[in-house]
Amino acid sequence: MTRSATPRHGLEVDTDFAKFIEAQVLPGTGVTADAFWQGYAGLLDGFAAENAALLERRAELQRQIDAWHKARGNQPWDAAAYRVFLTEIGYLVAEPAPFAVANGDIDPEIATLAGPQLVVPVSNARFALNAANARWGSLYDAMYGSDVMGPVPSGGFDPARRDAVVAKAAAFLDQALPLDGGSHADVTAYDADAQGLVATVGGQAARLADPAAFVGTHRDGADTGYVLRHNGLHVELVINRDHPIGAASASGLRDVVLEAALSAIQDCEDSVAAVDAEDKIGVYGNWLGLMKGDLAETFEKGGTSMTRRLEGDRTVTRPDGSTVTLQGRALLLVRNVGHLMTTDVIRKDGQSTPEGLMDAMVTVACAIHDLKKTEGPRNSRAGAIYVVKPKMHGPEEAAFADRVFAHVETALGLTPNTVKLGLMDEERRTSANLAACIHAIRNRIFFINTGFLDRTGDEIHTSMHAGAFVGRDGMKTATWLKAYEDRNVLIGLASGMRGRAQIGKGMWAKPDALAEMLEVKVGHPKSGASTAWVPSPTAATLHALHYHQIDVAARQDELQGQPIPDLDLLLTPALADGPIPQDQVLRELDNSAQGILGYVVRWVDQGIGCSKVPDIDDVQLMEDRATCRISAQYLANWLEHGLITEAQVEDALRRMAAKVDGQNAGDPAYRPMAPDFDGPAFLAARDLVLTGTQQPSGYTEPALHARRAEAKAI
Ligand SMILES: CC(=O)SCCNC(=O)CCNC(=O)[C@H](O)C(C)(C)COP(=O)(O)OP(=O)(O)OC[C@H]1O[C@@H](n2cnc3c(N)ncnc32)[C@H](O)[C@@H]1OP(=O)(O)O
Ligand SMILES: O=CC(=O)O
Ligand SMILES: [Mg+2]
Repeated sequence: MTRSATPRHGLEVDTDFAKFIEAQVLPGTGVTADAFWQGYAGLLDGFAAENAALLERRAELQRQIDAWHKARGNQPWDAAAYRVFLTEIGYLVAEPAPFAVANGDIDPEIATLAGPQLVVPVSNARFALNAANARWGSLYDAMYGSDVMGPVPSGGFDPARRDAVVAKAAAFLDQALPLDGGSHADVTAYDADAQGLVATVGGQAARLADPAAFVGTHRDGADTGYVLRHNGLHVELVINRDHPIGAASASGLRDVVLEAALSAIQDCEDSVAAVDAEDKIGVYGNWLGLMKGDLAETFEKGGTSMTRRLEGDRTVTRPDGSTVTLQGRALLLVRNVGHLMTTDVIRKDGQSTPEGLMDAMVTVACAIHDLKKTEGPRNSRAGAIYVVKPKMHGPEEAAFADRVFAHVETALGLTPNTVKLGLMDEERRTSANLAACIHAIRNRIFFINTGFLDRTGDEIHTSMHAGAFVGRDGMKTATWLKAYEDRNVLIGLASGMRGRAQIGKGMWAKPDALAEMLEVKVGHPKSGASTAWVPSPTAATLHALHYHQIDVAARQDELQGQPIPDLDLLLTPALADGPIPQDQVLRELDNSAQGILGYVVRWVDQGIGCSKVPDIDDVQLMEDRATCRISAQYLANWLEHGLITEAQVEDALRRMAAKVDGQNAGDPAYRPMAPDFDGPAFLAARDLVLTGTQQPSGYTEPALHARRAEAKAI
């Protein structure tokens, strides 16, 4: 469908989009429509050509790397020669002289506190609101409703499970906030006096071993909450003897509520499918509602209609009668798209224009509503706008982003460096030049982070012609991966990020396997990370426990100054050192094919950008564009090196398409891929694998966008 366009300052703007900007985004920001479009036109004049040149630079470097590997054939790996080569072509740049980031005013959730970071597709208002409200989470609900206490119950209420939850929560309290006598499990009453918390244990008064951990009392209806603090995070003991859980507890404790998602990334990138003006208005509209504070969503749950809105702040009364306000919402960050894609929403001279520039201008304009608030809860009390910038390749692209946002600030009348940037360390050229990347945005950087799925996709694509990569398990223990993780933390600390910015870790991609998460994700704070990504509010509540176990600031002090692992380790591709057994190859082929199809079919046919897709062992995995990139790049690499054939790929895709159809049989909106295998979803999956070596950096966006546009036109 051809959409109508409206002229604005030499631009052709989708008419609905122009209306959205002028009627919804700008009123209240102090920015006139004229200033906005003029600023936008200036942004394109100043940066669109450079954006294209940076993409061509990526392609040129990749061509040189491909040629180098092809010329060397099967010679043994030569780290020294490779490093010289990468330096000669400009892939590796000189390290900056020692420096410290100087990022201005940053909210404590980013600068000094350590805790979970929730990510959510902002296109889904119900989830987006839930993420914002996930600052506080019920520990009882998170444990009772997840697999942490064993298989998730399907029947009615289970008192034995409740008792187990209560006991586990008490054990947590004994660890993080112990009493000076007895256990929280034996408390028969909680109260507060001028000295703080008083617990009655065995008829005796007990106090917190650290009396300063008591913050105050929070009253909410029939609930009385005693708010405590440990490692910077709040914990509320909620007392209500009339509540069924409180009534069954000797102390009346009906819940332990944890401060959980300190921050939440509202994602316009890999977890959404947004390919045209209609989609982008949806994405920006929700972000706008979050920044204005008035986003609401009405939906059916459990047979009843409910309306979800943003939570308010919490007022806590201290023992001396004064009050303190605690944030009711996660600090919201917005992830823009990267530099790759262009969009038809705004055209110039008949050509599409960089989507990243549009995201920059629009998401920042929306956030001005938050900066201008004079009453009610505010997102950033530091007066900052937090933009997460993904998929940047090396310091020149980071420097480009810095200048783009400087232009946006000028165009929108903002003070320089109001916009803070989160640098995702998820492309190899960024990892290899990390200090220089941080240096390029040192005046506005608010995080670096690792653990990213995209990083593995880029690892495979960059060294596509070096040889066949090891299988998935081998990749988890690869030399480059450990070097990537360790170097990131140490380079971040060496750049003065402690106390000023986050050093983060990646996503827990098994949303239903939270018992396992509880076991292993403590490794993130242990490694010195002040935050790590979680896929849901429940996961955020459970991951918060880890920040009570580990004092991240102390851990960072221990790590500061430790030697940074050598760059050669990071640059060593994880190539198979011999033939991979055929049964493993075929199993991984099926697994990847199933993951790609299960994700892509919902993306292309239904516009769902993040899905839970069962793997071949029926473990539900979070799939987004980054996991899809890995699977496609794996198959492309094995195809390239003859481990699998095109016929085997086609066969696997067809068999797995039928399986995925079966898995989605209960969804009335679902369009089966079998038996014709000629719909846009199936074709997108095939494109991703068969053209995987030619896709820019192995990205999935070009194929997905093209096929989604086709599907929308059906
Ligand atoms: C590589 C990367 O780029 S990682 C970053 C991108 N990935 C993400 O952002 C993951 C975000 N997570 C999600 O989208 C979802 O959790 C999925 C797709 C993984 C699973 O979704 P579902 O199967 O619908 O989840 P499930 O049925 O277990 O839970 C749904 C409930 O949890 C809530 N929920 C689930 N995930 C989130 C989330 N990320 N934020 C807020 N709420 C969430 C929903 O609001 C819903 O609760 P409600 O009924 O009260 O509204
Ligand atoms: O963006 C996140 C990733 O894992 O990639
Ligand atoms: Mg990514």
